[in-house]
Amino acid sequence: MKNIRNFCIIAHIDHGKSTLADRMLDITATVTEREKQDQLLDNMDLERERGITIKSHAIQMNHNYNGEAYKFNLIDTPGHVDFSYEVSRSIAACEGALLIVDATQGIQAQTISNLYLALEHDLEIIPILNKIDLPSSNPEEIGDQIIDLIGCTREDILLASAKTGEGVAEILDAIVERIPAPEGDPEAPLQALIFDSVFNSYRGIEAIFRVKNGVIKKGQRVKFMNTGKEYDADEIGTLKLVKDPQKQISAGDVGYIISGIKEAKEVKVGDTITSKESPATTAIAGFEEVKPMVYAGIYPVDTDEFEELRTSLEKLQLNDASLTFEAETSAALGFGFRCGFLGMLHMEIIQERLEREFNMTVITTVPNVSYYAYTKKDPDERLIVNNPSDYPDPAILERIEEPYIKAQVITKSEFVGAVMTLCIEKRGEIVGQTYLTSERVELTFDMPLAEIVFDFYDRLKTISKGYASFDYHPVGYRASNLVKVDILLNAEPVDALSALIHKSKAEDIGRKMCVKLKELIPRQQFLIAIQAAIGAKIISRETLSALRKDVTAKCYGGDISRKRKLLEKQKAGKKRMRQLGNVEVPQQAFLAVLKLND
Ligand SMILES: Nc1nc2c(ncn2[C@@H]2O[C@H](COP(=O)(O)OP(=O)(O)OP(=O)(O)O)[C@@H](O)[C@H]2O)c(=O)[nH]1
Repeated sequence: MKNIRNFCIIAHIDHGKSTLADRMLDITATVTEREKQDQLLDNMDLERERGITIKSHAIQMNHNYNGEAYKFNLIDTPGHVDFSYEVSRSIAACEGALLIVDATQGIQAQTISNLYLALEHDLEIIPILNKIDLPSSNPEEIGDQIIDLIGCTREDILLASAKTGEGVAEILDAIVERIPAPEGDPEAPLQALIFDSVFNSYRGIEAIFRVKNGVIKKGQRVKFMNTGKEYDADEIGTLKLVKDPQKQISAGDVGYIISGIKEAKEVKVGDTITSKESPATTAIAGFEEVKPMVYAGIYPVDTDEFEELRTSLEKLQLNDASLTFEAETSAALGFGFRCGFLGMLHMEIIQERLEREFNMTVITTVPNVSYYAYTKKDPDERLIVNNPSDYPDPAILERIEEPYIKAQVITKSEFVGAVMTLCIEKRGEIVGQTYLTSERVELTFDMPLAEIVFDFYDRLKTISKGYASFDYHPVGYRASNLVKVDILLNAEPVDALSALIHKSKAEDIGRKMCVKLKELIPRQQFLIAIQAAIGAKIISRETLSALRKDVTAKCYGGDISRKRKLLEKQKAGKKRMRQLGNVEVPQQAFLAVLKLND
């Protein structure tokens, strides 16, 4: 065990994490020149697998230090806030972290949030200034930022270029010297922490784990402590460039297990594997069920494809346990599913995968967060509202609570005013302001999560001219004053366009929604009234005038093929439209509320 080192790389996006990992694999000869060649030329699948192995899970490499052989397990962490629970589990599987900071950019929001996670788990931090080959790099000043942030000395900071390979050998040596060897008792009952899982369509789910105590053996009967399920360890092994099957994996090491598990739901990140024979008494660390943060309806454009959509979602769930869905009906859109996502990025990924991998054309409704409602009838009973249409009648509503986050923005001092104005407009409350240097400021806010869902990123980017980084984590629920804003088309309420909005903004947003919808809904052969209402009260109205549109009108004469082409084109244009009552509504309209300020 004394020659094992388990570590992760933490960095803000684009600071060079993947490039450094690749360079380390080259230098430790984990990937030989030939393998690289082979992969590129003959085996695209393997290449893809390599990409996945290295980028999102764990990979083992060997390194010689002073004549001794060391085994390194590089554990990758997903970078995005949507997946922060998974990041914290991956971090829990390590003893050390390489903190990479781009020497041209300096410390950014995710540098800090991931660093805090690493420090919470008592990891040894090795600070690295990357991209020193670039003429614009400024190791002196950025070095000062790091010293201030983690309280290290200048000598502790390694300088490197992941691109040229300069300084990477020193990083490998520092891993041996500074990161402690894992501790654990190989004789104790088995406890292995699952920190990731991969879906393999032939072999089922592969769970990736770190053994804390004991030994896991091939063929052994194992038990997953939180789900309570038992399996046979059909295959275990370490993760090199390809999977490397082993007879056993001992305390301190990282590996994978394949045991015929079919669904991602059964393998939960954070669960503990133990042996059936002599089980451990306790699981490792606290286990947390990951909860969706954002909900949206997903409907097939073609109503006949409902079952197909269900099958596609089921398949997606096989390898993404954090996706949840249940059937729902909308008066406007028919049969579809209310899906739960970890965040907006996760939602975009799922939508994209449905379209690309399953060839589904879907309509996504306005995303919303999950609210808690309490009614007068039983003020102690908590109702979970994942869809504005489940919002209880205000007459019986006692109170409603919404999820809050702690948001962290790092920006240049010249943009502090603008960022504060934006956050306050988003119902944020400033709780901290720290100057990292004379020019860079870290601002922290308490803010409703719902406000992040509604065009926050884009506005932050615009007002800071791109010089702001942002991160957040949930801090629980708080009481709020929300109302339901409904949209009516030709006096028919469209449930899929309803949104829960803070009372102070409801009228303004209702008005803007009507204007936006007027822009987005194509004119049709009759007049369309677009109205916003709160309860029975109409707060705004726009009118879309009638138009007679005959696409073939231009084609006088008998050119039937041209006519057909135009009609085909019109049909394709219709694809993502929905007939609501007698009005045709395009997909963008369902997300209009997200783009009110464009
Ligand atoms: N000049 C220079 N460019 C680098 C260096 N390291 C990384 N880059 C470049 O910086 C960009 C981002 O690098 P990545 O390794 O993809 O960064 P990452 O942190 O893994 O980014 P994500 O995977 O998007 O989180 C790429 O275009 C790299 O080629 C370096 O040392 N010098």
